[in-house]
Amino acid sequence: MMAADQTVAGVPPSLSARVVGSFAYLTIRDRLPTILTKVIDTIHRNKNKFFEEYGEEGIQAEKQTISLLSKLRNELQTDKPVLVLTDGLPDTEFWNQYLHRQQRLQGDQESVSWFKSPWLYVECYMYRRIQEALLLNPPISDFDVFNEGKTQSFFESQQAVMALCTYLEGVNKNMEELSKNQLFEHFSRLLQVSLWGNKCDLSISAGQENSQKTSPLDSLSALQPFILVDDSNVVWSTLTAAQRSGQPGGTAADRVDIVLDNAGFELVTDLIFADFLVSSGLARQIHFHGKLFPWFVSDVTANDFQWTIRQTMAANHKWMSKSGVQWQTYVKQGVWRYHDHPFWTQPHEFCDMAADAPDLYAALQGADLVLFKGDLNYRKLTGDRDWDHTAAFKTALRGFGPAPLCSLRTLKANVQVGLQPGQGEKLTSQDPNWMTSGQYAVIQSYNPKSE
Ligand SMILES: O=P(O)(O)OC[C@H]1O[C@](O)(CO)[C@@H](O)[C@@H]1O
Ligand SMILES: [Mn+2]
Repeated sequence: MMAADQTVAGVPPSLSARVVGSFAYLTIRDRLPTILTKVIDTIHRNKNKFFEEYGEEGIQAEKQTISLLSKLRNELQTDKPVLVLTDGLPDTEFWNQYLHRQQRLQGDQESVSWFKSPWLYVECYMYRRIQEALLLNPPISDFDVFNEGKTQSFFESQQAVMALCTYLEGVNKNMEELSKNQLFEHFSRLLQVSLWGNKCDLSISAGQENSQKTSPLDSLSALQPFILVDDSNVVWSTLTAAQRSGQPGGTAADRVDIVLDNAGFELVTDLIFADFLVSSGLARQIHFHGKLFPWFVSDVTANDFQWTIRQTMAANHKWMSKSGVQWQTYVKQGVWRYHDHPFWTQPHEFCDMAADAPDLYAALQGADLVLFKGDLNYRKLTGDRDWDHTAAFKTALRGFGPAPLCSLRTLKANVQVGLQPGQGEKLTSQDPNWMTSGQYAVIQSYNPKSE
């Protein structure tokens, strides 16, 4: 038997650790316990800080949190049933209902558990349980267990960030003189920089340092053959069509939404691309979507977003600090807006968004283009299912399409759709790990308006 929820008619099963030896199986067996061990270690290393801030209460909270997380690791490693949440947050009830939903899909024969249920669900649940362990221990509830890795990734990629900001300055300075073709060239380069920025997440490496040391602009042409689907032209047409319809003196929003993935270097590449979109007039407003709490090791929270802009402003490099000041101005003027919504830290496939988070779906409908960064967003777009590689992206989206959208993703999980016949087989024969190594990428779009 392949997966837990074979009852969903007409769609392939969810990826699951039930398939021994699969990437999902190896992630749950090896990577997630390693991440939990690092989280425990981080909390322990901060014991003195907790004592200084909260006295004896801080020490107790540290002990309690570690004990809850050790219990969680044990539940995972021994494939225990998934438990209900008890922290009484606004989303607690939702998570508990989702557990019942999984149980219904799986049938009454066996419990929803780490190795038997959909990988996407249990992996998201682990991060929510880490959050619960902290929330049940109030003095340290706000402690971001992944903060160190995220700030380290930012500092270690300083050279690359400086090179990108210098490039951006050059583009912005000459913006008026650029021909349409030249503008497209810069657009395409910065889109690819943001794409490859997704290589630098800390979840795939179980928290191991994974930053960008050299200028990514120098590597773009060498990386081009690794982009398996490249819809850059479609994205460009979507933007320029939206721009045309908004002129002259038009009222169209020309809004691009970016569903962010990782902090550190990747976030900077997203901010640079967003800066270019605004300064070139391709977009008038950018809405960023981040996470409500620390998620999948390196994902952006509101705090990471603000911190990154402040650090960029404070850099001892002319063009980098100029970029930071510009970004702060965009935020102050409302040209850039940061949003978080509980849906992004829930385990849904995005095809459920319209029903389960209608307010968010409606908000995304206001965008001319929605960019989804990273691997986890791709898994959620496609439902993290065992699709045939030649299945159309539209089919895998299963009705999700609030606005024209594009996934910018380096491949780190074994789901990939929209390939040419034979392309997947050829890749497998060349490199059996092509779907999980982060070496390959897609710029894959879907436009519900052109249906
Ligand atoms: O930051 P990203 O690109 O969403 O990647 C998150 C990673 O976490 C995983 O879910 C594995 O833990 C992979 O699918 C993916 O590599
Ligand atoms: Mn991530």
